[in-house]
Amino acid sequence: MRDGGLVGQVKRPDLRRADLVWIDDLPDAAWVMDRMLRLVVEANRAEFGFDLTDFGESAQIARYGAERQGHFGWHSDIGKGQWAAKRKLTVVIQLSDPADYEGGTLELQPDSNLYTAPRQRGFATVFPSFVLHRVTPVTAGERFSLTLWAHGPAFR
Ligand SMILES: O=C(O)CCC(=O)C(=O)O
Ligand SMILES: [Fe+2]
Repeated sequence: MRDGGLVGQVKRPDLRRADLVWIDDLPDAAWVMDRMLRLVVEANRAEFGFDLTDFGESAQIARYGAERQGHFGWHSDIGKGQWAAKRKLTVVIQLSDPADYEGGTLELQPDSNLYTAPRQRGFATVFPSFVLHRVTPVTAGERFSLTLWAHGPAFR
């Protein structure tokens, strides 16, 4: 796994501490992409109605470990990079059994309320990529997540 940087930004280890691997580098993971794509399309149809045109960005597996209080501070997924500028929806799948870690809570702030993503393994949280979100520090064990972005023409 590589140390996590940020798309289109200078690396800021204080903002994000996680190890990353891209799913395209893993053998036999095509079915995972397949299922995620179907999920995003369905969620978009039901909830968002965004203009989605492609899924060219490789999905990312992150590991947040207690040994260095793995976390990701408040951020939006939209940035200046070639891909980050076109992100429309973010999908985060919980890969870990909730019993395997403490902390590591995915929180979202789409309005004045704070939303906490359910922790159960396999749960998918889908949100507009501009929504502020964070992962609180993991204080025990380790948490794995899988993140995919759907792209389209930039918001305007
Ligand atoms: O690991 C998570 O729950 C969130 C990951 C994330 O926000 C990102 O990769 O942009
Ligand atoms: Fe994010």
